[in-house]
Amino acid sequence: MKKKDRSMYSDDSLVLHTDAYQINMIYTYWKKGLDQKPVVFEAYFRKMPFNNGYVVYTGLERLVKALQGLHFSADDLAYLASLETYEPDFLTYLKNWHLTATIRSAYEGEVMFNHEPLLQVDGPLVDAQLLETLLLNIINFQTLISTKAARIASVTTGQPLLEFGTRRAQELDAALWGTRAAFIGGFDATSNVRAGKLFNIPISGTHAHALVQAYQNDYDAFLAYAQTHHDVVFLVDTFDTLKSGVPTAIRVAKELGDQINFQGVRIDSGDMAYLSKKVRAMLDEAGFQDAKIYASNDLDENTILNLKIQGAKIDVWGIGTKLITAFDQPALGAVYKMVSIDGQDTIKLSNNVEKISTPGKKQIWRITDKKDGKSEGDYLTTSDDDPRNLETLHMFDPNHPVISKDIQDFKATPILHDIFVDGQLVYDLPDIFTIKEYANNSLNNLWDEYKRILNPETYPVDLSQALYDGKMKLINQIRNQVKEMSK
Ligand SMILES: Nc1ncnc2c1ncn2[C@@H]1O[C@H](COP(=O)(O)OP(=O)(O)OP(=O)(O)O)[C@@H](O)[C@H]1O
Ligand SMILES: O=P(O)(O)OC[C@H]1O[C@H](OP(=O)(O)OP(=O)(O)O)[C@H](O)[C@@H]1O
Ligand SMILES: O=C(O)c1cccnc1
Repeated sequence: MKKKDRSMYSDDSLVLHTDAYQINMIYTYWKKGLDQKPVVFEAYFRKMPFNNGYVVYTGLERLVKALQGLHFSADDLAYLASLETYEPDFLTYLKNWHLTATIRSAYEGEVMFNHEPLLQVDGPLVDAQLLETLLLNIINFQTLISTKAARIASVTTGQPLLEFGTRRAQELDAALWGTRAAFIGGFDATSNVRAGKLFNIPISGTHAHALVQAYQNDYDAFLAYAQTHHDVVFLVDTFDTLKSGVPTAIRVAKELGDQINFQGVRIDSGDMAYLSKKVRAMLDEAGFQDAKIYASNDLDENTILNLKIQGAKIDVWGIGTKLITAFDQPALGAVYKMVSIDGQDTIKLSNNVEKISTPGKKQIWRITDKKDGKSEGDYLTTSDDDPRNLETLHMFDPNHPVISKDIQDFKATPILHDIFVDGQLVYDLPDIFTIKEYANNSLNNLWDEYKRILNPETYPVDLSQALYDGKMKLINQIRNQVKEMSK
């Protein structure tokens, strides 16, 4: 590859935010006349992140914004030309390319499960191939963070959750979009001011140790902060939490009285169960029963749960590193597979049963009990099937078909919705509060057994008989073909 001056190219498009092999495959398709073949690809993941019982799906807004007007810019084409790999006519073809595919997706905030499509690209092979890397990059990360946030929110049960992760995030995009994902997943506010500006997420925060160090003592620092701010939370662990920080916070709160709104103190080190109990007693005794205790320092759902078991008196949780980096599971392994070509279902076989794809363009139906609205499971059908007309729905585990149940009085709600039709956006992006509420409702419809953070029950994701039979038929057909060929 020829080296060019990198200042020649501006970062003016996302279309090359892809793996080189996608462009190379598209080149082959174009040369061999396959590029317009109608295909369907679906994105799904196989293994639940964090051994959780569900994911909170996010990433759609960013994807929509990336796809609107996606095109090869003059600089994209100049760069590709500099590689001297592709003939000029191919670059002209790319220049004229624009999205014509239909894209269906679950809504942002939807609770989703493994082995079901989160998103479906239905259109020419060139479009489907070009989008794989970009869409997986977006939804894998954002869905992971919103799911981690939902796990954390499930143990704080309504106590305020503040997102503090920007400094530890994997760079700028992860901080910004991760914060948005965390907000949808259950956080209440963020310390990231840009996320506040761009997404309308409430911003919130306290102060750092630097303020105390700038004054070299708690008293001068707290006083200065209180004189310049109305709603104050003092960070009390710079020198000594119980001997200096908290007594000084109380002193300043008393001295300034109604001139400030003393909201509480933040503890950022040490034994937080022990310290928070002591701090609570000191604040109460001083007459500040309403003052809140904020805690931060490498917290996650496990430490929080443990602190609660120890009777820690913490009211507000500030969480950074372990949320924004999805510390215990740094990637969601969503994949993107072709399920149909030229109207024919297609499959990817594997010795690993988990890795065998389910062929055919699908719809997911969330089956809920008409009486209590709770989810009974997800039912995958071919895209032209509609279980809403059925009196009784026979649901069976595709890995163990003898495990089955017949359901009546059910409601079936389609989960995949048209976002782009023939390349045109047909979906109005909701505001972030609507998405957050959607996520909350979606989680509320799920039985608690699927939501516990340790060893949750496996939520049923079942195939319709037609989808199951089609899969089995294709597996046998291909195995026979391979047998014949190897004779
Ligand atoms: N009572 C507790 N039970 C369980 N974990 C706790 C408890 N108190 C604090 N932790 C957690 O233990 C980890 C380490 O805390 P540690 O006391 O070592 O922090 P620290 O070294 O005082 O803080 P720093 O390194 O930021 O100055 C943190 O993840 C913290 O959230
Ligand atoms: O612990 P996290 O969940 O990532 O939350 C964010 C952390 O960021 C700040 O620490 P800072 O960067 O000042 O370092 P520190 O560990 O010395 O407090 C804050 O005091 C928290 O401890
Ligand atoms: O506002 C805070 O207290 C804060 C913000 C970022 C990181 N740690 C703490």
